[in-house]
Amino acid sequence: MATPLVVSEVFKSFTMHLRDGIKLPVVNDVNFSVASGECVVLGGPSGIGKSSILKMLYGNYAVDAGQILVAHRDRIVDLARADPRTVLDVRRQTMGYVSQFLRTVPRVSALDVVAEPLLSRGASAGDAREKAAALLSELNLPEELWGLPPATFSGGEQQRVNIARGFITDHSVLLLDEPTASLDARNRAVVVEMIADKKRKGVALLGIFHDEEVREAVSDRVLDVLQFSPRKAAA
Ligand SMILES: Nc1ncnc2c1ncn2[C@@H]1O[C@H](COP(=O)(O)OP(=O)(O)OP(=O)(O)O)[C@@H](O)[C@H]1O
Repeated sequence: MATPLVVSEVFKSFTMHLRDGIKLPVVNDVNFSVASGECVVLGGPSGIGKSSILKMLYGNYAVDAGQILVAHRDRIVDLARADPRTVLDVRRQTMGYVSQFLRTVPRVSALDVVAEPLLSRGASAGDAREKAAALLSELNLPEELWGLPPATFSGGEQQRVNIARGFITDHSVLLLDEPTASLDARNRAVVVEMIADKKRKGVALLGIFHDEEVREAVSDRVLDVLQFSPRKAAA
């Protein structure tokens, strides 16, 4: 079986158009891979480029150079060069992303927000909603909220909807950007168990976790992003 995620010689800089197009390098020569059933945590100080790496992998940030190889369907796709249609297909079938904040859609209930990724993969409405309900229940979201749009939910409630939405599919690669930041201890423990379950199912996980206890509990390996920083000589 191909390694689910291989990042090779990736470079990224930001061009500051309002400052005479000055180029700010963020990460240089990023190399790592994530195996099936492994959870790799991106570590290093604030501002070193952890979120930028996740955003490049998900196709939200362009890549200056290098390769982001994902085992997708029965082939290897280089996301650094893939066309937008392929990127969307990789997101639908292969690579999930749990961001820190839920992007709410007006008038769509929490249950349907969570069920949507399964529907877009061809599941029936009944099955998708049943699985969504099971996840929201596991994450202790009060049942009276399931039928409401999450826009007015608390930070922790929105984060749990977001986690349920990210975990509902059987994507083989899962990117996690601080999924437990707004959660209490009880729900942090639920998410730790959900991550362990994904690992048992052979999912390759890559995440940012500032909470040390969570990081200890989920990580097989911490990758220090400082090693890819153009500022490391000065750090
Ligand atoms: N869209 C952008 N435009 C310009 N600069 C950016 C952009 N996104 C990130 N940066 C810069 O890139 C650097 C790395 O930011 P990033 O958010 O990846 O760091 P991080 O390691 O995730 O930090 P933290 O732990 O504080 O969340 C920072 O100096 C940041 O200001």
